[in-house]
Amino acid sequence: MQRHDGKLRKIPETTIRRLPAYLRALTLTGLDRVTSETLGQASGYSSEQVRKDLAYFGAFGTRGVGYDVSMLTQEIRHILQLDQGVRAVVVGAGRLGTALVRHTDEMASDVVISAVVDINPVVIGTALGHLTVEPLDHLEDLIAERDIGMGIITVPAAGAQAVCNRLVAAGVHAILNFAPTSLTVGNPEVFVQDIDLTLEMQALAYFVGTAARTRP
Ligand SMILES: NC(=O)c1ccc[n+]([C@@H]2O[C@H](COP(=O)([O-])OP(=O)(O)OC[C@H]3O[C@@H](n4cnc5c(N)ncnc54)[C@H](O)[C@@H]3O)[C@@H](O)[C@H]2O)c1
Repeated sequence: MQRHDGKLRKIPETTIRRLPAYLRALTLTGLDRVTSETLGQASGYSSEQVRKDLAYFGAFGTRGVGYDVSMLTQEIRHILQLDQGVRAVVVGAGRLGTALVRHTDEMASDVVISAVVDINPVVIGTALGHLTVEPLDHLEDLIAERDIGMGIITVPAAGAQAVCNRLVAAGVHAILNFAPTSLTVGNPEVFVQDIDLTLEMQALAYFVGTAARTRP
């Protein structure tokens, strides 16, 4: 984890990445209390893993009784800083950018898309969900005015690095990059997550092949 606010620095990134799965599982249980076994089953991790991860943040559970769902939900939301209202800007209002804005609107997501920008004059000024697509030129002002901490890159690969540079210079701390290119970020306080569906599918192809090879 590349965050620099003391509390999170020592927590392994893998643990942070499992917390949203625990949060979703807690929401779905409909119970007042859950054991680490139940939470593990609902989130796809072992009960040992659940206990180990949650131990980083203090003792939320009671032996033999489990975790108070409401309290644990609150704590995880606090750890992930979701209770502080995380705002994001989508750069690139094409097919993917549009789908993301609409999806987060419908889901009433914890991360709120607060601005969407594009370079295409045909797209600029059109309504997208609760927003109006704004020109890329406004990026820095929008980030400052709307206190935006996250950038979501949905532009073609050729333009992604330049967009990334502008997001970093404007002060975002987290970037979700959908462009199929590896970005360089000079600032160690900025965390970048690449999401490349093609790479994921290529890796999965191995298992399809393996299953076919081992089939009797
Ligand atoms: N569509 C998908 O299902 C999908 C899935 C995974 C990844 N991706 C990746 O996401 C990115 C976007 O894909 P898409 O299908 O939405 O493309 P798209 O062509 O539909 O949309 C791209 C948008 O970005 C805008 N744009 C281009 N350069 C820009 C810049 N410098 N600043 C601001 N806006 C800019 C364009 O005007 C356009 O509106 C691509 O890198 C693509 O490879 C797309």
